[in-house]
Amino acid sequence: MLREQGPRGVAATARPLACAADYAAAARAALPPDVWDYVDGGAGDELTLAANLAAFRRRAVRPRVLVDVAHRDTRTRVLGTDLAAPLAVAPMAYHRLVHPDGESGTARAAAAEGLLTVASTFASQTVEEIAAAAPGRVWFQLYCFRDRGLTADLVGRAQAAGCTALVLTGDAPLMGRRERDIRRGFVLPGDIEPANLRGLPGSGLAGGGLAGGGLAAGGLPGGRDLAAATRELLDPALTWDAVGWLAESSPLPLVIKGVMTAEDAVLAREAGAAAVIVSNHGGRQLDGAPATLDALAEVCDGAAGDIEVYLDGGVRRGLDVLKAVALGARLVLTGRPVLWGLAVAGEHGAREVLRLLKEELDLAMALSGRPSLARLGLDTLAPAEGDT
Ligand SMILES: Cc1cc2nc3c(=O)[nH]c(=O)nc-3n(C[C@H](O)[C@H](O)[C@H](O)COP(=O)(O)O)c2cc1C
Ligand SMILES: CC(C)CC(=O)C(=O)O
Repeated sequence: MLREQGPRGVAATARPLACAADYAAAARAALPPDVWDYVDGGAGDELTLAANLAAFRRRAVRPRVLVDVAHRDTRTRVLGTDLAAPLAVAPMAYHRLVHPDGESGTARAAAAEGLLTVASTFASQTVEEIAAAAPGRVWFQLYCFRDRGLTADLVGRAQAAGCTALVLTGDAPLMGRRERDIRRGFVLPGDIEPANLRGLPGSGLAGGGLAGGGLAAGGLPGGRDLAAATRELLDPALTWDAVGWLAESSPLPLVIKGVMTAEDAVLAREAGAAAVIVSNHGGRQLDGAPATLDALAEVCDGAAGDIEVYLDGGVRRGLDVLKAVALGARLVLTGRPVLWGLAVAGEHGAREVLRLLKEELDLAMALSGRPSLARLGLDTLAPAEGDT
């Protein structure tokens, strides 16, 4: 069990860290304020960020009693990967911003808990390094670049490295307006770089690229904000055609991240996706998008049982995982809590956070009288306020 640390690892109190929120407090104390705000913040008024959390709190569980819960089974299988629980690490850029263990540490932590990690295109370590840290337990998140050659190259690298699925992010044609980052003047520190793009020709980064100095020069010496760099790289004209192109050009199962409506779930099905992630990017893109838990039912309708439906956004407790599974999610991803754990104690901290979430899920299944995932269904939850 980890204990709360003060800044720079000096023990401030001997308080054990009991839940993800405790890790958030400890991470906040340990991280530079601009890095904390980059991780913690959302777009605009942060309405969607708050909505994600509120939606989980609003839903109550209908407990069944006198059920034999002596044995609980949280195991599942998702796109060919056996998981100890229906839980994974959402793709997040630049883990080394919070700890030198970086994405490899996160991937090892998830694998040690029998889970999987989605590695970001904008990881601070290469997809090869991350996949090697957790063989068979890494998926690759793809941002589609204006340069399709570069995009295809990344897809080929992810596959060769052993990633077992591709996750195409669809909700970021431009980067959301993150006002905390604007106020702080947040730029990447010089020693953190998008390692997958290092030295790549055709990336549009050479000579005054992502942060003004080019990548081959060894990192990103600051000076350009992420939104400007993202605008240069990512293709805002991306359409469902690209999904068809990817589905045809790679044998890996394709997951579309950022699907929030039944209409788009239908299009994902038609384009050949294996699954969709109900996601609003943790409230970092369209402020005003609904909470993911509230969008889950309509996306499940659109998926019509033909493709799998996953969810991320606001998952802070094992109980949240239970609620999302009850409403139809086959896999639930968590983002910020893993970075909190990583910030507090590197790989070990990330593992502790994931272990806590799994333990909480197991306990919630026992106390709600639903010892298997198959028993989690619509009858598990009381109607949300406002439902008829
Ligand atoms: C610091 C940070 C970086 C992120 N980077 C990416 C990314 O590179 N690609 C992506 O598809 N989503 C990215 N996301 C969004 C997450 O994948 C996920 O949708 C979101 O964090 C889930 O919400 P949660 O943090 O409340 O669990 C990022 C989120 C955070 C907090
Ligand atoms: C570099 C960014 C595009 C990564 C991201 O998706 C995010 O910060 O939410």
